[in-house]
Amino acid sequence: MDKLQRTRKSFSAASWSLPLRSINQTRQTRNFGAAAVAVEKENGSLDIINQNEATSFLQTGTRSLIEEASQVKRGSSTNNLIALAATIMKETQTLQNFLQESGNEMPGLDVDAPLDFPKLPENVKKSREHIIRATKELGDLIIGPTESVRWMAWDHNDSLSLHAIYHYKIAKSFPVNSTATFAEIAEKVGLDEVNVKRFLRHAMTNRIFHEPSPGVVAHTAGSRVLAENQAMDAWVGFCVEDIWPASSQTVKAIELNPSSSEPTQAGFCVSNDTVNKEPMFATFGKDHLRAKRMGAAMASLTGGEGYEVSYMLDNYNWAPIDAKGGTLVDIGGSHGFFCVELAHRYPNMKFIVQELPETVASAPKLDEDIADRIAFQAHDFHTEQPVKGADIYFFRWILHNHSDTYALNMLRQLIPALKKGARVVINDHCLPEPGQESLWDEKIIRTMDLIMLTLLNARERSAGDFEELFREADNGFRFLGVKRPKGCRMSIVEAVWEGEDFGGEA
Ligand SMILES: C[S@@+](CC[C@H](N)C(=O)[O-])C[C@H]1O[C@@H](n2cnc3c(N)ncnc32)[C@H](O)[C@@H]1O
Repeated sequence: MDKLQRTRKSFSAASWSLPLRSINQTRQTRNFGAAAVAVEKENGSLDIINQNEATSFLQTGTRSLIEEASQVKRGSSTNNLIALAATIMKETQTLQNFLQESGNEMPGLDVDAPLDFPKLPENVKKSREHIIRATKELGDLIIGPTESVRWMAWDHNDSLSLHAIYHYKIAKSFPVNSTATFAEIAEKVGLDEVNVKRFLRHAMTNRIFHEPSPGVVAHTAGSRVLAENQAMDAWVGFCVEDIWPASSQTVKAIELNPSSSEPTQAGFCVSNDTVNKEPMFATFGKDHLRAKRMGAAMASLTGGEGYEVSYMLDNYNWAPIDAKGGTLVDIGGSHGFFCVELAHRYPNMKFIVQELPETVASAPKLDEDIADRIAFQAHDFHTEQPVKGADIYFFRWILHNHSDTYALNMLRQLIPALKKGARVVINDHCLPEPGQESLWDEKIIRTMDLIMLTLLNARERSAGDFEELFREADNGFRFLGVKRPKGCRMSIVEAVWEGEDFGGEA
């Protein structure tokens, strides 16, 4: 029996054999380590007596068990409730110490609470991740598999109450620091009182609004986000009015056209009655408000922590390209914001931003000191690459919008322009191997993959998928691998062209 097993055995014995019924009794048993500080209350829940005792407990015999619990990333849980509770205690202490010492406000749910978590140093960030993982795992264990599945299948009702709040603009119907009755809200937003009450009382179970006295509604931090944050308002609107109906039709879309790689056959098309007629972008192109809302929603997502352009700028070796005055082609590069940043850092590099004609036409004027090194060019990335002999062909947030059929074509369309040694660099999500991330992080990226399926019949890809994509595109590509900068949600995927030298001058 190794040390960890021994620790676990004594820990378990102490935990389960003691009839812990009161704090006094528990205190008398403090030599038993974990059990001594874990109090089983009359209602059966477990609690920690106080922080001093907990701290001394944390400094004694069960450290290895706690450390093991901290390292558990996913379903292969310790199944040890006390170890999870101890992890939560230990990591929460670290987090709270940091918040206190750095003068940050404590997190809260009331209307005046901070709406975002402050930026954390790496070790405290880890503590926060452990708390998120351990509280979820402990909750899942306590609820149990059957009840977890039962209520998970009802999760779309969270979207329903959120949809009503979004649609009737309820969060904006009364000032954040005042209150309103259900009747007043009903009158203001034009929805009957019975429905206002049921939607809001459901949302309150998710801490969006609360009812300080019967019939009176007040804001919480959650409802304040909906009332004040325009970007989150757009995000919620896009999710509940565009994605949610499309998600509910995705299996139907697959039934209609199994294994389709066509963006005109996605769940979004079923929910918009556009199957085999047009892809999502064309539908949005006809509806300015929906297009604007999606743009704002995407900006709110990709403007968030872990998506900063600086990760790409800081984690690729641009210096050799700059040294020789090399050229980068930013394919689908929007208004060229990435090239602008790069141009400011590297004085010799040249850039061509390729985009749809309307995007090129609306590109903003560039600063004088970089303007002569950045050119815009109308080009459809589904057709042959016109810029020959560039050093880097760059795709940021492009390939994940396309199924393999279209992504393969986009890579092959580069070939007639490629010189030997040219690099193809992709900046996109990269699906991790199962279990390599916390469940929280893995869920976000796997959800993104489902969204790409739902909206466009497209996909996120793993490192293996990217490698396969290049191999299938042409054996002149040599896959160089995937790098994910620390703290970044996106990865840098790279291949080099070693086939025939087609490149002329860039
Ligand atoms: C998700 S955005 C990515 C923009 C930019 N690369 C970034 O990092 O934010 C996709 C871009 O591809 C452009 N686009 C869509 N279809 C295109 C096409 N067929 N050819 C060229 N660009 C296209 C869009 O206008 C849009 O700017």
